[in-house]
Amino acid sequence: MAEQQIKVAVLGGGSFGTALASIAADNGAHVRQWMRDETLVAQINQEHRNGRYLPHYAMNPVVHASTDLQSVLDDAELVLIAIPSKAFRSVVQAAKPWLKPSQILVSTTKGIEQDSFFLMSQVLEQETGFIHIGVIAGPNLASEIADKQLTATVIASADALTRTRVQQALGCRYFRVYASNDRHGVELGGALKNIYAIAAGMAAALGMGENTRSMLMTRALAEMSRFAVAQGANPMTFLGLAGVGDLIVTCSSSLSRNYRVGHAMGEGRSLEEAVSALGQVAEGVNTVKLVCAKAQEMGVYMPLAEGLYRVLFDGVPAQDMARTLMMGEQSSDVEFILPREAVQQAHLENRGWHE
Ligand SMILES: NC(=O)C1=CN([C@@H]2O[C@H](COP(=O)(O)OP(=O)(O)OC[C@H]3O[C@@H](n4cnc5c(N)ncnc54)[C@H](O)[C@@H]3O)[C@@H](O)[C@H]2O)C=CC1
Ligand SMILES: O=C(CO)COP(=O)(O)O
Repeated sequence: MAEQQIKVAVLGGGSFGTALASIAADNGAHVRQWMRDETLVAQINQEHRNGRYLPHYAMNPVVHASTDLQSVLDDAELVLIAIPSKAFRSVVQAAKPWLKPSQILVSTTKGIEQDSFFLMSQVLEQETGFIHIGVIAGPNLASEIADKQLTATVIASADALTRTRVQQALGCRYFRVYASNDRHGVELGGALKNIYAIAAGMAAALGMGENTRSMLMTRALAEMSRFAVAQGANPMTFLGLAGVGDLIVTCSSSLSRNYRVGHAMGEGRSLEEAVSALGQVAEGVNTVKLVCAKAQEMGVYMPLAEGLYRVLFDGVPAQDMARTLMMGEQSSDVEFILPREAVQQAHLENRGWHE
């Protein structure tokens, strides 16, 4: 429980920002939530409900919504940023005049910036130069959090104050906050799993079974960790909530928007139709493009991501791609989920795995 009434600002009026604002308020914080839509602001302040993104859930009435960034940020100690990756930098730039080095800035966004390949915490670092920067990721379907289902997340930061303050502000009877100092790994886990959630939704719609989903998820974990380790992340992070945990939930639930995009395509819709029917962000569509290009550049083997890319953007039928992947050359090596050299190194060096 919060030791004192912490002042929390949430940037973003979507489902995750709304769920987090309510948790912080349930936990005793003073919460302001910024969004662009005046109608939604009025609805949240009068009816305590976000009718556009979480219509069936009551919000904590303490959450005060506003379209005025300055008033939301002015005295905030903790700023949670739940803005899709495409708009993240522009919102941070708009917020910059009212951000202070003493504030704790936390991204909750599971995506990658288009041109820079920056994760959102890197955007925060670049734009502000502050030190209290962190990310939240884990198996955190917004509507289940809004429903107060028992949930756990990870706050990742190299800065101990950031980890502690987020745990104090958000940790409560239905939301448990673990800590990690592998910010890059936790943030990559959140972004990468969206790719495989699209594939899992597609597989389900095509009538593929539980064996298939399990194979997909397990080999996805191998791919994700291979890529992340090549990027400097701790492989052990991928065995935690922000790795396999988030992969499980998004590859298994139709509450995941990425899963839903894949499912709609498996039912015969085009990518454009699937995305526009969703009306919310599905980060994986952009992430798969960026990750495939980066994997090629770095020489990282990612057959599932590349297969999904070809289905989404080159019009290869998903069934054909599944056949190609199944018939790929079989290695006689022992099956490894985490790159073995990285595991040995992590073990020897105990590279900061605190979850
Ligand atoms: N919804 C979920 O279950 C979870 C979402 N996330 C991540 O949180 C991030 C945000 O997701 P959601 O809240 O779910 O998205 P959403 O699609 O529900 O809402 C996005 C919000 O961002 C706003 N927005 C978009 N462009 C903007 C701009 N230029 N300026 C200001 N506001 C803008 C929209 O108006 C909307 O309020 C995503 O990266 C997602 O991966 C993470 C964990 C769980
Ligand atoms: O990240 C999420 C749950 O942890 C939400 O996933 P979607 O963005 O696919 O809905």
